[in-house]
Amino acid sequence: MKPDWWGSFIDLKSSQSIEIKRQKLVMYFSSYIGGLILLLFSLQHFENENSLLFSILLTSAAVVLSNVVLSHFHRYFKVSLYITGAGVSGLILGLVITGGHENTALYWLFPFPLVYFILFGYRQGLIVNLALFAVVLQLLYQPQWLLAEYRTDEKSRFIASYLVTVFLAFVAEYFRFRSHKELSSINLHRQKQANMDPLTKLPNRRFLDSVYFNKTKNADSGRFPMTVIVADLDFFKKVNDNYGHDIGDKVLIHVADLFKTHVRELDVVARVGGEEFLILLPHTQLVDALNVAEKIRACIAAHPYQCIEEKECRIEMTVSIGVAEATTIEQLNEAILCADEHLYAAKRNGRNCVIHQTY
Ligand SMILES: Nc1nc2c(ncn2[C@@H]2O[C@H](COP(=O)(O)OP(=O)(O)OP(=O)(O)O)[C@@H](O)[C@H]2O)c(=O)[nH]1
Repeated sequence: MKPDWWGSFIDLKSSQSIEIKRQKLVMYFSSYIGGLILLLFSLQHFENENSLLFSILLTSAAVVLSNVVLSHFHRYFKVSLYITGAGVSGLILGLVITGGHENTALYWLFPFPLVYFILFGYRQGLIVNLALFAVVLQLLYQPQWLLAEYRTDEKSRFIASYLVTVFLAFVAEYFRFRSHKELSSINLHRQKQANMDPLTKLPNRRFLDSVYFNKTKNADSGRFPMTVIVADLDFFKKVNDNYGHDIGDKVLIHVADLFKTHVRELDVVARVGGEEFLILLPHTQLVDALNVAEKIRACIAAHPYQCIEEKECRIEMTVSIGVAEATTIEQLNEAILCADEHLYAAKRNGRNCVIHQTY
């Protein structure tokens, strides 16, 4: 099982969706409120007959507002995010060029570094902020491109304080991101502990009930036909009685490792009882699963546990196996019960065998 196997099941979706929710809320808030403010300002400049500032403000308001409204109707949230970013950048450049209302443009730019960091994260946010800052800097020192006039001391104060704002916003976003990541990994670790058998490191019954079956229910029918293999070690009590509980534990770990060697990445091997294991094989018909089950049975019989604690200790183990197929999610519980019955039939049948139907 690869380290990210757990992540794909006990997903970090909740933490990722919190992050996306946060980005969405910022986008909605800044777009609806910011768009309306822009619209009001544009109307004000329409009355003042400042047609250039009027068109810049009105275009930005139209881009930002139509983009946020449309974002409710499609699934490409990232696209909306980039359009918002582009709208905000256009507004910033427009303000710097025209000077805004009574040449106060530079004062209105300070909230934007933070908005970029929240929209795009600390890495992309830093790139966008610095790129935009470089363009603004160019504009400020190329008076032929400007319609407004800025005093030298005004420009230098703006540059210094804007850089401080970018830096502080970056630091805040970076540490927020780091702590979010740490909390997510603590969360994954805790969830893993709750869903994992501490001895064999296999998923436990809780994982099946509260994670895997729910996921299977919510997924499309793509995982079916799914075959269930229930395997139980034979006469395991004797191992404990003859060699002690600690060696018994090692035998369980050894057997769990053997199970794992016969399954694919998409299969699940879970420890569901003391010496009982449940293997789920998605996209697998009964006939193929019987092959797997037979290989597992033969492999366990052929690979005794070799004690390293005591010389000459070879613990031979066998396993009884029941197999059943589910073609739909509705049949999955029934298939598990059925495989369980077949397992007990295998025990009655003399053990060390695979049974897939009740006689
Ligand atoms: N070492 C160890 N033993 C365990 C663990 N969990 C359950 N067991 C033991 O597993 C044994 C299961 O015994 P039984 O249910 O009688 O089954 P069995 O001896 O394998 O016999 P059959 O299943 O009928 O073949 C008991 O002795 C339990 O104490 C564990 O985590 N570690």
